[in-house]
Amino acid sequence: MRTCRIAPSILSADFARLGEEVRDVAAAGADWIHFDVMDNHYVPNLTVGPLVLKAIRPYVSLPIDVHLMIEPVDALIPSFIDAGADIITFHCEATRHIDRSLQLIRNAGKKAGLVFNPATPLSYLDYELDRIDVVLLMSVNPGFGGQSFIESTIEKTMALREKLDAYKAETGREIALEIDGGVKPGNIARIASAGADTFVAGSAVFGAGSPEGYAKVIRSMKEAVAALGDRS
Ligand SMILES: O=C(CO)[C@@H](O)[C@H](O)COP(=O)(O)O
Ligand SMILES: [Co+2]
Repeated sequence: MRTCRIAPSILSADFARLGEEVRDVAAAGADWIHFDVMDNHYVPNLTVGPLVLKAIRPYVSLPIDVHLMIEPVDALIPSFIDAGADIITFHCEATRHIDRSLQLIRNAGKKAGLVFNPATPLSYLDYELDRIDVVLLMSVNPGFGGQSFIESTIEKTMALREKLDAYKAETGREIALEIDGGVKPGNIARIASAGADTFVAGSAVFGAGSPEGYAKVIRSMKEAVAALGDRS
């Protein structure tokens, strides 16, 4: 079976009821919770930090995937780990020492990931794959939910899939390939065909407006990917 993880982004949730919202998407079939952290410095928007992560942590047992859109990252990584993060990803441009930041996360026993903006080259991965659990490709410019999917991400996903498959053949280790931005029931099959296995969906899921709607959207996304059959 083709892997298909759906990670609803909290950015489009009702922040006044965030605990219930993450509980509802978990019950609706989500696989990870995607927790977007913005600092009005690395990106032109401001969201939430470790205190809010700690507050929602008891509401779900699913992995919480913390997407740091902050700069720098090292000083805050321990706070997100203490607050209950399972996966922490950060942008290539947001730290002076990528290897050190990855090690900070992995040495705490958590999964670490690097995030690539649409224009950021994949060559940042060249010497770091052994310390990476997730590669997150942005398919929009980071900072806001509800933007349109940038088409060049398809070609980039295919190139990354080749790299990760070659790495797996060599080491046996699987690295998740996550896509973030503009993912909808109508384009998820094309993104999965290019090689992605994990899909962030904020406005598509929470825009459905009710727990029944969340389940319907998540189901339709999973069905669209399952209909592709196994990866050849
Ligand atoms: O990190 C980000 C935006 O910077 C994302 O996680 C978005 O929040 C995804 O939202 P949609 O494009 O699915 O609405
Ligand atoms: Co995100």
